[in-house]
Amino acid sequence: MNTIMLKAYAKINLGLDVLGKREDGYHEVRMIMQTIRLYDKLNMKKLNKDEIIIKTNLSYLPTNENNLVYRAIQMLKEEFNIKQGIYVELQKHIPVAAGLAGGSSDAAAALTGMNRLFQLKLTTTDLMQRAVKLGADIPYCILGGTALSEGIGEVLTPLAPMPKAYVLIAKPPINVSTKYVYENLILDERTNHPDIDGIMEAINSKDLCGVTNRLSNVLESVTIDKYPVIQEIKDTMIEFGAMNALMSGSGPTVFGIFEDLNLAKKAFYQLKIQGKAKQIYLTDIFNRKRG
Ligand SMILES: C[C@@](CO)(OP(=O)(O)O)[C@H](O)COP(=O)(O)OP(=O)(O)OC[C@H]1O[C@@H](n2ccc(N)nc2=O)[C@H](O)[C@@H]1O
Ligand SMILES: Nc1ncnc2c1ncn2[C@@H]1O[C@H](COP(=O)(O)OP(=O)(O)O)[C@@H](O)[C@H]1O
Repeated sequence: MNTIMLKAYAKINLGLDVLGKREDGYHEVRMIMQTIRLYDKLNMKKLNKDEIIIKTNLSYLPTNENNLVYRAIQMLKEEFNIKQGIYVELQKHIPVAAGLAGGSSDAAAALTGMNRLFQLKLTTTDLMQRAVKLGADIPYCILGGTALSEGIGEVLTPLAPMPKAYVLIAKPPINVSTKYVYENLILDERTNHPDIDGIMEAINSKDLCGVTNRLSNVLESVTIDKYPVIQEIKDTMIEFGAMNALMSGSGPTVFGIFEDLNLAKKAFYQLKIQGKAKQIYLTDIFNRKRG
């Protein structure tokens, strides 16, 4: 069987609201998700021997069951009693533990890849139902594009495509655990909840300014409080021409939205010189076709 190649795209959260905590410890969210043109690549092929082998360009990434790709493959192997093995070459480009859902997107790609390699005939909905068992953001990563994400992240409503824009990504060299951020979030009458409905209306009317004016993430209160460098990177992006900038997910990556490519390039070089972010990418909104 030939090797199949899959792209696993990163996401940003244009809006991230948390409504409350559930009994199982997870939080009810209301988020606007958006795919960006920054991706990992997975090459997958069948093996005769019953084993899962993962090779990756990042020496510090686990290649055993601690890798979400391994867990995704294992889950479908067990359910469908697949006795053949799988070899995966994982080329990481998305910063790790960044708030960009890199691992989640790799897992989503691995589920899709297994479906194709073994002709499991699972629909997108079937894949999404299985994906949530591995992580709250993985169903969205299967869907992609612009979407409203509710529940713990698994209740998804596709939206009209977000207007085109350049996206500057900057990750400071700090590690933030998603679990820590959710656990330390305080929701009270002072919480500044994002205008998620307003973002949806702006997306529907193709009003880029209406979206960028409303960028907001309640998790910033936890992560920026602990790591003020995130606010400093946001400020630099805005000073150098971003329409607005926000922390993605639980952080620590900051994204800035630009209409003008030259301004985005200037901000990119300024961040390089400043040295507060170590991983910096200039990319754009990516609206893949659904179907
Ligand atoms: C914050 C967000 C925003 O898109 O993204 P990232 O920062 O991870 O990219 C997501 O909600 C992250 O989703 P994901 O990273 O898939 O979460 P999981 O692996 O399922 O859970 C990690 C931990 O986060 C907490 N968690 C996650 C999702 C959720 N709705 N409520 C939670 O409380 C739980 O404590 C859980 O143990
Ligand atoms: N394929 C993978 N790519 C990246 N990280 C992975 C992967 N599989 C498991 N992980 C683990 O998951 C953690 C969070 O990874 P990641 O998905 O990149 O974070 P985030 O959701 O915050 O963007 C990392 O600490 C990493 O060790």
